[in-house]
Amino acid sequence: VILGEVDSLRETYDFVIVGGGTAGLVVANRLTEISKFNVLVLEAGPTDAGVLEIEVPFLCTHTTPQTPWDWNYTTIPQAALNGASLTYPRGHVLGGTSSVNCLVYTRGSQADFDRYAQVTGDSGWSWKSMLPYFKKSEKFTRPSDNHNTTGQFDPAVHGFSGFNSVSLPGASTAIDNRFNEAVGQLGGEFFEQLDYNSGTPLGFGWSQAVIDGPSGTRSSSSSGYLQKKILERPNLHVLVNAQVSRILHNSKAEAANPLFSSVEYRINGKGSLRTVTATKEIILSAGSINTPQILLNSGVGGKTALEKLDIVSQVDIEDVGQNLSDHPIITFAWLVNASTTYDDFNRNITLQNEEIQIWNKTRQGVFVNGIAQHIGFVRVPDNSSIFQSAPNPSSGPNSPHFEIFVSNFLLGNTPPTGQFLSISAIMLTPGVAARGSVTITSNDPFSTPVIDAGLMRDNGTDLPLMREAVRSILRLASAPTWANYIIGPASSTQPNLNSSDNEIDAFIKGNARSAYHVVGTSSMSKKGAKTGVVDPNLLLKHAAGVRIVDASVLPFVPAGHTQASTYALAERAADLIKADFAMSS
Ligand SMILES: Cc1cc2nc3c(=O)[nH]c(=O)nc-3n(C[C@H](O)[C@H](O)[C@H](O)COP(=O)(O)OP(=O)(O)OC[C@H]3O[C@@H](n4cnc5c(N)ncnc54)[C@H](O)[C@@H]3O)c2cc1C
Repeated sequence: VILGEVDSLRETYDFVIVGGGTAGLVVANRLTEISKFNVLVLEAGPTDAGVLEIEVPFLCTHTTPQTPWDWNYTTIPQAALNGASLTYPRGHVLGGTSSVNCLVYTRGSQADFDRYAQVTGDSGWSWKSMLPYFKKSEKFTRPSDNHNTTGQFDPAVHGFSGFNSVSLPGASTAIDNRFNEAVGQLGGEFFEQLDYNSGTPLGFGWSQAVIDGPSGTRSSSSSGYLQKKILERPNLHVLVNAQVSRILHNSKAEAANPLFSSVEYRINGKGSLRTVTATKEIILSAGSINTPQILLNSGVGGKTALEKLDIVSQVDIEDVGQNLSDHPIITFAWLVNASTTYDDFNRNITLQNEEIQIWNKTRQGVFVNGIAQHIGFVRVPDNSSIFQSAPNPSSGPNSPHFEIFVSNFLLGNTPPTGQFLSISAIMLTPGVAARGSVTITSNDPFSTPVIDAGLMRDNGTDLPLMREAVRSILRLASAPTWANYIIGPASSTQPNLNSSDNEIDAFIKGNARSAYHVVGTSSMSKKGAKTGVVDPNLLLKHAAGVRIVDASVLPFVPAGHTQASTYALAERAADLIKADFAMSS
């Protein structure tokens, strides 16, 4: 193992993995189970070791934006959101975005995966085939406060011996009982769901998060898949602060399927370019923004656009960097009549430090919790007028259109005073036209990519579905149980249940942002299909020696946050790679 040293690197490895993020470290771990494979991981960011903001679950909102652990991207103006340019964080640290994300663990629905199977013509991507990989990656742990979890999740759909820890909230809050009462009082779309990670997520239940309960810490791909005993494997080298610029091939320029076998990179953001050779395969796991960027830098992408930048076209694939799909999110907040919210921990540094001491000593208390105590999934009825003029973007009849989650504080910028309740909605089913892109504007491989998030771009269903989500939030907040708790809206512009469609739409356009669930920029498609970037085995089309293993291969964003799917797809990818090189796991 090497962290930050170059001298002991070999010139060739069996596998070179580009990006030590969520998916990359899963593959690194699984391939080095085979002692005769040697693997190098090149990670652009620093190590995550000892970074408190990364380790402490409650501090997850402090890991981005504008930190050393973030690529600090910004999107181009988003026309459907009043032209706003959005901050667009991505993990730039060992563990990648799993080291900086908000910890929520949701898998999406059965139909999401069955749709992946259908569009790739490969039943290996179906829910039935992927559930074992969700379980393989997961280590469901007891919550930090050791409370009795009977009836709060379904053990039958979870794994207990994987590398990615998951748990239920580890500290109770004053809103827990009220939330459960609200669901009971309201009916309609509000009903109890034992476990939304079962494949049929509709309903409301306890939040599951990638938190290791006993130690009260974030579980990232680094803390899990790269834990000490794995890092000690002699066949695994990990180089941090190593930014990859391009993949290179040695075939003749006119070769039909060029064989890529080396990776070009630089250390510490400066100095000369170095190369390292992969004798078996290069695995691109640089995430939905940087994987397409590296491909485009390397001449893999739409030929005409690349030639305009004086980049020699190596493989002409129009879809590289296209079809970006992401989830919009909106947050509503209310001033509440309570002293028990978490707002003070976000704004009072003394209190924060005290709580860190408690966390350090006991691995319990407020700081073992993430951003959500409860999560629910809602489907708009099939006979809704929304679907009379535009196709229903849902993947199937048991899939949700939106998610709602509840936070015991103001999710966003904390005002200097006041105690708050937040309810957020994520619109999970962007319409067909809501697609963005990652492009490059220079042949300097280290220049910043141009990101269009494509948020809310579909004129048919995006706004009406988001409006439904807003009305659901407002219905939830109107339950009788909140009557003596909620004082009033945190902002005077926040719509209420009497607001018109136009008023709600204006609020959405002014306030919806990205949930950062970016996929699709290296989509998988059927073998031989003209569209798409990789085949169902995740091999780069019209080339040899390159596989893509990260969230960018998902052709549609699942109806859930994206890390669970990324872990599961990387687990399956590792098995595909082992099988291709005639090894069983
Ligand atoms: C702020 C935020 C909050 C989120 N919250 C949640 C959540 O609560 N729940 C959830 O499920 N999902 C969440 N997500 C999304 C989820 O974390 C990601 O979809 C998932 O982690 C992506 O995994 P990946 O392997 O595709 O990429 P990443 O984990 O981003 O890995 C890519 C890695 O490659 C490295 N890299 C990139 N370019 C280069 C290069 N040129 N050379 C070398 N290395 C390179 C990066 O530094 C990074 O380590 C969130 C995302 C963000 C940004």
